[in-house]
Amino acid sequence: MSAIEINDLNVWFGEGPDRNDAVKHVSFSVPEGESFGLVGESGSGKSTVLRAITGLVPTWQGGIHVQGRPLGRKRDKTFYKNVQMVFQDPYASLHPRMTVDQVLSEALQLHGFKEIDSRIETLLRDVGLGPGFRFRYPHQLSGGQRQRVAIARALAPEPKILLLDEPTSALDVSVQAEILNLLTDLRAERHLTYVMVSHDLGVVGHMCGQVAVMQHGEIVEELGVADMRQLKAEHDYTQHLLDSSLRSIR
Ligand SMILES: Nc1ncnc2c1ncn2[C@@H]1O[C@H](COP(=O)(O)OP(=O)(O)OP(=O)(O)O)[C@@H](O)[C@H]1O
Repeated sequence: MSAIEINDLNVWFGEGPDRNDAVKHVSFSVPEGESFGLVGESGSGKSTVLRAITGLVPTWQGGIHVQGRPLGRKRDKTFYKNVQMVFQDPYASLHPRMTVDQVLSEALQLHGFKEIDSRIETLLRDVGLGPGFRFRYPHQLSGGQRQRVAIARALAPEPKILLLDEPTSALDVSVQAEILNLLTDLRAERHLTYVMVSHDLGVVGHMCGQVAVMQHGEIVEELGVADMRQLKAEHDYTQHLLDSSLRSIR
């Protein structure tokens, strides 16, 4: 069964002459436990696809199935238990006046978990942070540590699917690989399914088995990681992306 299936998704903003068709006829499916990448230049519609899945865009058409179930207009609590999102900027996504403990307690309580203390300790350990980080505020953490906390928060409800929106692009290059490796290990350990957005083919080449290339709101090509490594693309735009990230994906 596909964890996520998108059929002929269209998303637009505005009306009449102001209408912007941000996503056009997008279809893809992600089998359970796989990692799927969406790449393309800024404004190509990648984040809008993720936001449509999470119910954050008002006007869309098409089919979105999560674990075999069609999604309607509203997302319920079960959806947010199963599908969690990690954003680009961990500083903006963590409340500055909440400690790590409060952030994780809130996420666990929201989904009705008991034994909060031991779960927090486990979550911190799973993202490579010791118990010493538990009572720190975001400003007392490095960018990489903050993103680890954001990942721990996303893992708190024991989701099946993570939607990752440029999860490393706000981080120093030296820390990016650490976070990508952490995400790779977590996917294997927890049998998670990922949909990951990035403008960087090197990053998706590292993380994803299958990649869709977006341009002007459309998927222009889908290719497997083997083709990416052999720099085999049909579409000129994909070839251009491959050429420009040649060094990082080999
Ligand atoms: N809330 C919104 N209202 C109006 N237009 C929007 C809104 N969100 C996105 N858009 C437009 O939709 C298009 C796609 O944007 P989107 O953020 O999905 O691109 P992206 O590929 O993720 O780019 P980036 O990598 O810069 O985030 C752009 O033209 C953008 O201006």
